[in-house]
Amino acid sequence: MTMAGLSKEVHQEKHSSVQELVENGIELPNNYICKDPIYDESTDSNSLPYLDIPVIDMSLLTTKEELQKLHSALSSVGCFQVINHGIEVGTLDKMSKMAREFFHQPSEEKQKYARLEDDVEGYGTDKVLVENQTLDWADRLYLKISPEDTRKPQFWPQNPKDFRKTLLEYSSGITNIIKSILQSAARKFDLPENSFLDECGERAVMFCRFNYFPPCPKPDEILGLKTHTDGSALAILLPDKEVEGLQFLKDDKWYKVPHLLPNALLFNAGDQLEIISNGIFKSPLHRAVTNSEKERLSVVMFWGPGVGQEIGPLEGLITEETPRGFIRLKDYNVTYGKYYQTCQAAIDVVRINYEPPINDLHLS
Ligand SMILES: O=C(O)CCC(=O)C(=O)O
Ligand SMILES: [Fe+2]
Repeated sequence: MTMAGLSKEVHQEKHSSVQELVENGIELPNNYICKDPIYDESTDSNSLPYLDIPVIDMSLLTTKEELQKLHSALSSVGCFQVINHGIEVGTLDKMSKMAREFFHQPSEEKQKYARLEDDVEGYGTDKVLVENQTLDWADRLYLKISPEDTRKPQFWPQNPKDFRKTLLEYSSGITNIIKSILQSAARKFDLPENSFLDECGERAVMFCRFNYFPPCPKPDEILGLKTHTDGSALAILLPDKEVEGLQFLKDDKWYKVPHLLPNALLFNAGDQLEIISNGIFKSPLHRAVTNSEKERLSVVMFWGPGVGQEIGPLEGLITEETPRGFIRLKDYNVTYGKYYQTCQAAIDVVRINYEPPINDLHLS
């Protein structure tokens, strides 16, 4: 990989969505074939075991037992499902339904919200940042939700009709859950309740990503989303109720995510929570596989520190036994975005005593 390839978005293949590739029977460009070494070991992903995902009942978060469950979920597998979260079933269903409706619209309608070359928001496929980048088999709609004054309404679809209202309703429910989870996590450490929230600042950022994975002719070779950790502090997934596809790496083995409990949401820690927790909470590697017959949809909310907000391990979590593991930093998302496309772990770069390999990306 060359440095030159990183400076600008490089030449993009002349198709605007994976869905169009499928519908028009276009021969697959090679960049979709995944060369991710972790993937090759277990191509028959149907035969993988299911992950046992801890269940956190929000109505019990005042109890010691539930706090302990939350703590051990975050410090082992890095993910958990949340029930009794307070978001109405109707809102969850509307979110899934309108996501499907959006992607099923004619191309011209979706193109009204197309991502522009130097933006991350809007509708489109992977941004190509590196020569020979492996592309994900996914079309996306990516929108910033918070801070409110930084939203870009030009990317918010007019259709389906209730899109805006439903997304805002859902986002506000998600924000409440995040607050409660992070306050509970702080309490378990005997830290001031708002320690994690304050570290992320008053202008914490929340994005919503709608992922659409069309049926894929080569599910053994092509991933819906290549292996990655999330760069945010938390990611909250509203899964497809019908079609599985998400997998997590635990103790160096891949596991399939089973269908969640009814109306549960799946939380996972992202890199910035791992950093703030001084490495106690784990940001798990995960990927999405493709399916030859069925389309799949997921909606993910990413929540994390505000732009320009300096973060680092909480002082209360740095001890003699657990010395500081990460430097203080800001705008981790920028570093993360570049490393993501090359399947490299951005979090390693911000570890104390990190020594770059000779061919490292020269990030400014
Ligand atoms: O589609 C999924 O199940 C996972 C999505 C995901 O990991 C992401 O968007 O970062
Ligand atoms: Fe992810």
